[in-house]
Amino acid sequence: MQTGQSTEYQLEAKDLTIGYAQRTICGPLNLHLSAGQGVGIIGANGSGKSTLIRTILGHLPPMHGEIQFLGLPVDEDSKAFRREVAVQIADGTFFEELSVAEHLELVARGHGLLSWQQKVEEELEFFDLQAVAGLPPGELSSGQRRKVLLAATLIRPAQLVLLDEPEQRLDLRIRQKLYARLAALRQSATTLLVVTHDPQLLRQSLDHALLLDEDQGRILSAEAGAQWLER
Ligand SMILES: Nc1ncnc2c1ncn2[C@@H]1O[C@H](COP(=O)(O)OP(=O)(O)OP(=O)(O)O)[C@@H](O)[C@H]1O
Repeated sequence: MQTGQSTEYQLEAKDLTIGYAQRTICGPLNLHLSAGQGVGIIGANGSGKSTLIRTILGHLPPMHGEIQFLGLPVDEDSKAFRREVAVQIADGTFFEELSVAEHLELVARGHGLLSWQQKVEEELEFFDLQAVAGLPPGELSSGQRRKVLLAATLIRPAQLVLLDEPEQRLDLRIRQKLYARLAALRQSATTLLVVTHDPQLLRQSLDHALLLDEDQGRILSAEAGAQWLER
């Protein structure tokens, strides 16, 4: 794919300040992510974690500074960005008329997966969704819907995966499986950026944390980030 001048880092935020209209939320932030790195975004409620994700995705303009993906300014409308970046944010949206399996099929086929039937089966099994595969997501529990969103994010190939509190509403067994899977994804050079309040996710799947605190960003080791969450 086309890349810009500097491709040393996959994702870079330089001197970034985030916020809304006249209201600054946090900054300056600096983040340099290489392929296969895993960074947790942590901080108290309201510190700006979701705002940062929205800014990285191009849904909100930076108040100052810049963000580059593969050496080019982020552009959510670019086909390359959408092909290479898989995102699970908040509660997502579903098509009322499609079943769980059909949602996964749509994503898998949309991303050109040749063995999409097998991939759909694998995701249904991984997330314990086989029994509800034929139902529309509107008829599922909130935890089951969260699992469908995660399955739809992880079924597709991506260089960068962005997740916003993936642990929410998952039972402990699925959380453990998910954290092991995220760690394995990094082994295959997928980069992870994950908003989380769970110290175990930091310890098991990530190597650094970006702490948003007192309107500033600070990079910590995963263990120091986990201890901050447990404070
Ligand atoms: N659309 C908006 N317009 C103006 N301010 C907003 C908007 N959305 C969020 N904010 C403010 O931005 C700040 C950061 O919100 P954000 O949702 O990024 O926090 P967060 O760290 O993700 O919180 P949480 O841990 O509760 O999910 C909050 O003070 C919030 O009130």
